[in-house]
Amino acid sequence: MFVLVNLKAYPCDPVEVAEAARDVADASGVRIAVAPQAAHLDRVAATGVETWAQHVAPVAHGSHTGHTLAEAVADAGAEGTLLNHSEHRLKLADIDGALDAADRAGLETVVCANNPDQVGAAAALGPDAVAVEPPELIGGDVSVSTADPGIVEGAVAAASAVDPDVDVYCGAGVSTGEDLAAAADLGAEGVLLASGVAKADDPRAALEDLVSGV
Ligand SMILES: O=C(CO)COP(=O)(O)O
Repeated sequence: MFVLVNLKAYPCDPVEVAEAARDVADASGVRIAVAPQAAHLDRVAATGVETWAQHVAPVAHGSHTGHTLAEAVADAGAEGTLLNHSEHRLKLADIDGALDAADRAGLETVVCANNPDQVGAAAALGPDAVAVEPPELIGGDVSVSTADPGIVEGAVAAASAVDPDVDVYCGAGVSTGEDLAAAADLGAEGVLLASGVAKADDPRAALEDLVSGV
């Protein structure tokens, strides 16, 4: 299982979370990555943890003030990027353009989607992975794998019908080892989570619990 910890714009210490994620990944053998604010990418990458961007723009080098350039996040140490997160939706053409930008910069890609229909459309654009995250469950206490197992199974079916090489992750409300195991049982190959780690009093303990069942 792949665990991608999205720090969003939460007021946590990104380096503290990154060091915990690095240590828990090393001790457990579970692949864990951290996606901080773009301005924190280099500090997070310097810890040695696998580092992801939260977004890259569908642009190349040039006159694009205020846009997040894929080559710049790669230079800062990012190995992958989220795209089309529920909190940063993109037009279809911009998802496609951002995937091209990420490919140019050598970044792995996860395109987020609300439901299985969107997962199928996202898979058709050729990302490395898609992630189904029902917006109404994001930031809540109940995991998507418990609250809506059918949406995870539907996402797995939708992606594999379009392109069996595209991995499927799920997210929203994931915070415990049980949630991770339930996601795996439903066919997900990874999870995205945020508040369960970024808002935890002890992010290290939260990550240890998360991987305890793997
Ligand atoms: O949006 C998410 C990850 O990208 C999920 O957020 P929560 O883990 O806070 O529900």
